Amino acid sequence: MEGIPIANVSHNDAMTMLEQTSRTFFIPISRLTEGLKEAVASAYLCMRAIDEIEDHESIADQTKITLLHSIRATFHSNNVMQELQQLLEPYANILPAVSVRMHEWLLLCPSSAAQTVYRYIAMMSEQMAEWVQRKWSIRTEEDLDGYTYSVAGMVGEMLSELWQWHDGTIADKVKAVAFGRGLQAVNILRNRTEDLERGVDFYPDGWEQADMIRYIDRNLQLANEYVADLKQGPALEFCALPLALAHATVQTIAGGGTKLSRANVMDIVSRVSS
Ligand SMILES: CC(C)=CCC/C(C)=C/CC/C(C)=C/COP(=O)(O)OP(=O)(O)O
Repeated sequence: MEGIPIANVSHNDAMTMLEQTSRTFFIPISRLTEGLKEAVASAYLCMRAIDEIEDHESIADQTKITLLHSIRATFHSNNVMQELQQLLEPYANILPAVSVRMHEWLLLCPSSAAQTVYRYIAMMSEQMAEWVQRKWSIRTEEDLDGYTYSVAGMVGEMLSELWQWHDGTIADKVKAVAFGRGLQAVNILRNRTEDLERGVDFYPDGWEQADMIRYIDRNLQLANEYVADLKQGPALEFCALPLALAHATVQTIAGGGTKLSRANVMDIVSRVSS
């Protein structure tokens, strides 16, 4: 495995940012083996960076679209980091640090994984721009599948490529997409009230909570199969926690709750880690 190509201070900064931005993925990413950890952390932070643009409360839609298209374009330039830095610097006062510092997170990625990671970040930027353009209009289950693919399903595909890059682990990419879709749909279920308050409705026409739970169950069933098929190793260890948290969140909401309690989360973390 090649060495980590950056100074430790940047590595620490990235892991601190990861801890601040992700409740679910900080622990599984931190526990990955060297090389794979940097590739996944780099991808996670960059995807979070563009997600903050897509979701931003006060940036105009047209600006988001231009920015997301420009981010995609930087990945086809000769100097991605410099172009990204120059593109995002003017937004230093309006975007969160995880977005403004996106070029730094790219530096974390081992060079032999960069092609995969860059390809998916560029693709996600492009597809997020399209969803802003469409004003997140989701009328049918096919639309929902399209949206959950753009923001999470493709992460499953990317991770599957990274498992293979790291140690030859072969994983089912169709099930990986379902895994990502299931996780995103759990977020849609959990954030329903806030989403409606901010005027966004991810439910297809005519869907009730029960329909969304059925959609989640179908996708998480495939996620269970994805995990069951994995050999022992970092990929399997990574997947266990998000999958257990997703199942527990759906159970809680289906039972009338709103989200997992801190005690529930701690219990699941310790059960999955032992
Ligand atoms: C094969 C495989 C592992 C597939 C899964 C792919 C994957 C990790 C998709 C990310 C989905 C997602 C909803 C992230 C944000 O979650 P969050 O808002 O719950 O988490 P946060 O704590 O990071 O904000």
